[in-house]
Amino acid sequence: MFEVRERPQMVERALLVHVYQHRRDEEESQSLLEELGELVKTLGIGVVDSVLVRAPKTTARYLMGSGKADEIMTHAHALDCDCIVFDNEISPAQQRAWEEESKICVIDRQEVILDIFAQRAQTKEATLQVSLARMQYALPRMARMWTHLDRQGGGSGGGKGGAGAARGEGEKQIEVDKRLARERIARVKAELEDVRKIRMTQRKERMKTPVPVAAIVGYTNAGKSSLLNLMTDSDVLAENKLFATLDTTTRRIELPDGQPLLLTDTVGFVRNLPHRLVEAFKATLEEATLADFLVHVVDASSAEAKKHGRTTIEVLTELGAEEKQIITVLNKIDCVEDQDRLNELKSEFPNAVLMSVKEHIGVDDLVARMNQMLHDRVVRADYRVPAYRGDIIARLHSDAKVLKLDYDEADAVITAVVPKQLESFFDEFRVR
Ligand SMILES: Nc1nc2c(ncn2[C@@H]2O[C@H](COP(=O)(O)OP(=O)(O)OP(=O)(O)O)[C@@H](O)[C@H]2O)c(=O)[nH]1
Ligand SMILES: [Mg+2]
Repeated sequence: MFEVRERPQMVERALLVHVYQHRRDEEESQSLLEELGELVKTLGIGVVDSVLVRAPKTTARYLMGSGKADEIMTHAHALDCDCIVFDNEISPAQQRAWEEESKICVIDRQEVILDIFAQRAQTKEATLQVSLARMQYALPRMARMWTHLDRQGGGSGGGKGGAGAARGEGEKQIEVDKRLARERIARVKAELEDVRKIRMTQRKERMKTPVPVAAIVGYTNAGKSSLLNLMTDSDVLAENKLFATLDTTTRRIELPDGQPLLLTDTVGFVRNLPHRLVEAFKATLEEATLADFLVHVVDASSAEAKKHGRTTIEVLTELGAEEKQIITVLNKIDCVEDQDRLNELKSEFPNAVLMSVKEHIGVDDLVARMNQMLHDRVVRADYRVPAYRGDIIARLHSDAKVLKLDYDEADAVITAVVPKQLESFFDEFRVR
């Protein structure tokens, strides 16, 4: 019973609505509405029309005056829409009011994003995080789900509501279901805690090897996974879809001077990301807060590049990663024709590296900047290690970059680039 309705399969034709209060917000509202269209399409739902509504009071029963609401409902029916999607956050009561009056499914941006995340989640942790966020979203809306079922004759109420169930029984049932839901939320939380513990252990293991870490962050679809693929010659899924990545992937690269670096791909950000999702994904996003520095990828070809960049910085601030050193990458410059806009972006993000991951432009610049970031982190040194200390030689191979290795009688004579944190570890074997 306690499942969010299987909406993506159920609805096909959406009418999008964005409500704004002040005229000065009109432009931003338009672009948010367009982005909502992309999000809805990502779910496989067709967008039939989009409507911008200016309303002075968004706390009203319908989020707008009832006359305007009526108009929108008529419009939705005329276009044969089977769902209305609000870009605004709507309260459970508003959602219910709209559904009762329009008799079609009504959802909001948060629910759309939750659904996308639910479709994409792959690892156990991501699946648990999404299901927790969805349950928390659905809990205050359960009464609405019951009335929904009542209207359909109580058909799929898990046998509890039963066909023709009296309203009163339905209400009692809501209480039972809410209790069950709370219990399930607690169970998922506990399970999540276990998975996180395992991840923390893995992370600690990784921290023992003090190879520096750079996290690739940025707005969804900016080209983060593509960048990771290019830099590490791998094939993490990169798609022209919003939220293609939900799990972090870490790969090791080697900078030209031999310095190893771990690159981590992260989940993309979006404007008005449901707060619960930020909460739920904090553990995953923590990768960004633990990194030595960040690579912030911005899709320079997007008309909204500036806002996207700012959103990313806001989310990073919320995560407590605002102090990190950042290399900004203005990506997709192969698609930027307007020089003025590019200049504007350059002044918004001074020192940004201009790149096209697709055309392999700017890779050397980025590598040089990474090198610069890590400049103070490595030393080049010569060692003489007795051959029986195979452990030391192995450690140099795994955690440092061995540039030269010769044998002199029973000793290995090694030149290596070693991370500063490990310098003292090898001190007793150092000759120069
Ligand atoms: N034209 C052009 N397209 C690019 C470039 N870099 C990436 N893309 C395309 O942009 C789309 C998104 O790339 P991804 O690497 O999946 O983006 P992402 O930032 O990982 O996205 P999420 O995982 O959804 O947050 C893909 O279709 C890429 O092929 C580029 O330099 N130029
Ligand atoms: Mg990605």
